[in-house]
Amino acid sequence: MIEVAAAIIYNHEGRILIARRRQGKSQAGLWEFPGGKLEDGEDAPACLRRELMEEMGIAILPYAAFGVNEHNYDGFTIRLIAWEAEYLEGRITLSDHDAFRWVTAEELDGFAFAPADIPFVNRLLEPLR
Ligand SMILES: Nc1nc2c([nH]c(=O)n2[C@H]2C[C@H](O)[C@@H](COP(=O)(O)OP(=O)(O)OP(=O)(O)O)O2)c(=O)[nH]1
Repeated sequence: MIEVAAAIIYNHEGRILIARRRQGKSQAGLWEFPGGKLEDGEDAPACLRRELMEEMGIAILPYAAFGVNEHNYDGFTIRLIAWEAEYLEGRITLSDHDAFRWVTAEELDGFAFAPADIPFVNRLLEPLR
């Protein structure tokens, strides 16, 4: 089982950061909540602070566990651990992604997400339905 942390990051306007996985990565072309694989001894918040600095050059503050979803991809299973986080500072520069957007919760509906993220997207959309 691969443990992956994903951050639902809110900016000061309440918009959420989503990013599209670039060609050459697994799930290429699909949108996700940025994050990555947990390293030894790391918890999800520590992993997310590290990954967001490495992958995008921004500082975030994870503040609340959002949920866990286990998803079986072809040949392997990931345990995706989502946390809500606050955007603190930094200008986004992409390395693992080829696009990013700050979207309202309503707008999440219009993006093709990695399958493991879909339960989280649905939970974010639920209060709006
Ligand atoms: N970071 C992140 N990864 C996700 C999400 N949803 C989802 O299915 N994944 C998958 C894609 C990858 O298989 C794995 C995370 O890998 P990663 O982002 O650390 O990328 P990596 O370079 O280490 O791995 P890879 O692309 O070579 O597989 O979890 C998500 O919301 N955020």
